[in-house]
Amino acid sequence: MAVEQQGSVPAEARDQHAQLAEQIEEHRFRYYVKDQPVVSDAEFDKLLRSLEALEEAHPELRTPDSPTQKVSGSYETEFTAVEHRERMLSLDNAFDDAELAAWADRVAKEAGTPDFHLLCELKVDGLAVNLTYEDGKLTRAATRGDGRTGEDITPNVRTIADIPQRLEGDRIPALVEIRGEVFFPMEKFEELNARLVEAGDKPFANPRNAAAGSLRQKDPRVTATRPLHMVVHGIGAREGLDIDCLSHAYELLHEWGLPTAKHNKVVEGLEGVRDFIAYFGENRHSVEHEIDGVVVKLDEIPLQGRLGSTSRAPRWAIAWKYAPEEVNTKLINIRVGVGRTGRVTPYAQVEPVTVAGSEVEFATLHNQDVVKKKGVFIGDTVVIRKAGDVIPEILGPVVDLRDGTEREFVMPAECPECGTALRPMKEGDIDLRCPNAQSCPAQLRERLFYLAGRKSLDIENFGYVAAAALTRPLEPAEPPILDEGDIFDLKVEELLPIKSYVLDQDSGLPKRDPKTGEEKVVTFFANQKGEAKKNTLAMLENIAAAKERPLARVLTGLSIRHVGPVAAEALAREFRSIDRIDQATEEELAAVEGVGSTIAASLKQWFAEEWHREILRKWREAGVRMEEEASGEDEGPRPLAGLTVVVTGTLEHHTRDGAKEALQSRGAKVTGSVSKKTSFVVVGDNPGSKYDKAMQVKVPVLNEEGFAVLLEQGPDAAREVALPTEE
Ligand SMILES: NC(=O)c1ccc[n+]([C@@H]2O[C@H](COP(=O)([O-])OP(=O)(O)OC[C@H]3O[C@@H](n4cnc5c(N)ncnc54)[C@H](O)[C@@H]3O)[C@@H](O)[C@H]2O)c1
Ligand SMILES: [Zn+2]
Repeated sequence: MAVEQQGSVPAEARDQHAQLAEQIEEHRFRYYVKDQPVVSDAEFDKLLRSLEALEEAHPELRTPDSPTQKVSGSYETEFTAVEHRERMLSLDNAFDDAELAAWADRVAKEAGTPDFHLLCELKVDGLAVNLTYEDGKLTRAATRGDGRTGEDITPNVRTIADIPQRLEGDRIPALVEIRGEVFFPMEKFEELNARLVEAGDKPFANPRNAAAGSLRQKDPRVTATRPLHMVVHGIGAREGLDIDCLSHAYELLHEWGLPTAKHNKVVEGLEGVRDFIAYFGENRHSVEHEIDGVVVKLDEIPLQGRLGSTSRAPRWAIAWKYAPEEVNTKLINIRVGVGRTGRVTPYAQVEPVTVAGSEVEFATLHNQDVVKKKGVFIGDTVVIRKAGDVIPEILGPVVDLRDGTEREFVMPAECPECGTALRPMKEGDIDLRCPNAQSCPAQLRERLFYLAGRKSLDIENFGYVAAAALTRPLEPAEPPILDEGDIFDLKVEELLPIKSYVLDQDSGLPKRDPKTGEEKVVTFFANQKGEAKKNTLAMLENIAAAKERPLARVLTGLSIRHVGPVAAEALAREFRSIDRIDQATEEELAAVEGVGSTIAASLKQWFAEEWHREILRKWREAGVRMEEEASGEDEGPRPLAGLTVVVTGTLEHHTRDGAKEALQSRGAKVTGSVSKKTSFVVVGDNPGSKYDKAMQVKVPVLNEEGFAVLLEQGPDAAREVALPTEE
């Protein structure tokens, strides 16, 4: 180990510095020239920060050609090199509030006046370009390059529809350099990779690389086929243009037809900046392009000049970076899962990584076509994206890291859980399904879990692990539940001997003991003495109580395709019993608001299955509710059948639910919004906008007295006493 001497840097630090610098240069080359980086931005930033830390400790290492002092490398590329008239810089970063505050303090001090503003902009994730306009005509476009010299990409940029060839309007200067970011929209990304893979070309790892790769094409006709966009975020050299503030300059640029940002905001002080950062941290995905942070700039241009720049970045601006949503990891395997409706979907199992604050181990792949379109192979390093609450997804492979051991995914021909041959439900379907709906353990487990869930029978203590244990125990050989018909007949004695895996809900795979690495096996329902656990008894009680749930919930729990809680609610309201739904014709079903032809056909199909009827028979026998609760004269005449009524405002003699119930029991449908199809609107005090709407579309409006007439004497009498509409 080298001993530090006065004034010199230990050899070890020097070596480390050289190594890091070389790595960084290599990554920059892959990123800026090849458009195929092999590490994530976060990893790259970490390397750069290590280098900065090293230079902090040993300032002698901070030579002008260190990567920390440069915008990026200067590389020979196949494009013509062009000089920027004014340098294009990078940005300094603030990774926490203290760094942001320190920057703001320095600005306040060096501005020399309290009279300044901060301009907050979104940090667009794309690549920087410089557009030169002479007398309003676009004469040149270039990449940033090393900040002084960029690549001439004029013909390519001319293919971007957002970018005007000619500026229109007042005050057009003799010369102006416009800086901005070219980006590739996330929602078009999958399509691009699919096309590339189809043509036998390399897919891109993420949209930012796709933007750079699309723009930096030798043949501009290729660029023309890519949906590139641009957002303006700066202004460089200019002649014949006098501007006081950057925000005002943007307004002018906008008038000239340039694509300026929609979300910029000028604020007074740091609090405003913090609000802006917080707001877009929450609403990151409501913006039309990907963002990786917020850029805060001193708005006054003369003050910008006063603060000046380092060799790498302006002192009058700072970039706040949000937590990265993309990371690179290894795609270990592609497995397939079987869902509640038998749909078989591939999903990715990756080496666990933390993205946006949570650990990711699985990512969705939707279907076998998606796997192909993404161009990912098992064994690839892939870019994983986790945006907000959305399920993590794979963006694309890092093709440059392939070593030939990667293999293509082949969709299995058989169900992984029951071995039945998979097939599409109907011709032309991409999705494959396991047709063994009744007894495929995976489908049954998912259906039971759904049945016990919040949206359906809401049975506490009946979770995923219980559903798995009841349908596919390790012991005994025969599970206590063969299909959902059995759920209400469970006996505690049947449950006690059950041994099962602890299945993970995301993957359907057994959880493992972190110490031994072995699959966990538990007696889920019994304690060590072989007696029922408290939770087991509670589960049985809750199952019994679930028999009383309203009809709509019971319907939902049957897992009839397309019949979710909303459709079930509509069906229950209209038909009021399972038998009547069964007996209704497809046309009658389809005519119900909120049902429609797809659901009607699906219902008919469901009732046509013998084993489905058997479920109903068993449930009925067990005492499960098959009808809507009788409300007085339930079976009596339905004088208001066919009417649609909206109730709004506060009624004196009825609660809102009471009014609804009174209408429904007489056969009327109660809805929440007024349209031409509404038969009556009943208004109480403070009726609000629904009343106005009723007036507008000329629907008869009843006050509380009119409502009583409707209930007692029917629609014709009620129309007589309806309030006068305007005109
Ligand atoms: N993965 C890799 O191997 C690799 C290699 C090199 C660089 N990178 C990534 O590239 C970035 C570093 O590049 P950088 O030097 O351009 O720094 P930067 O991205 O942190 O900031 C500077 C750039 O931000 C852009 N920008 C976006 N919106 C802006 C706005 N509203 N105002 C001003 N500028 C805006 C400009 O193009 C500007 O050049 C980092 O995110 C880094 O992780 C990754
Ligand atoms: Zn199956």
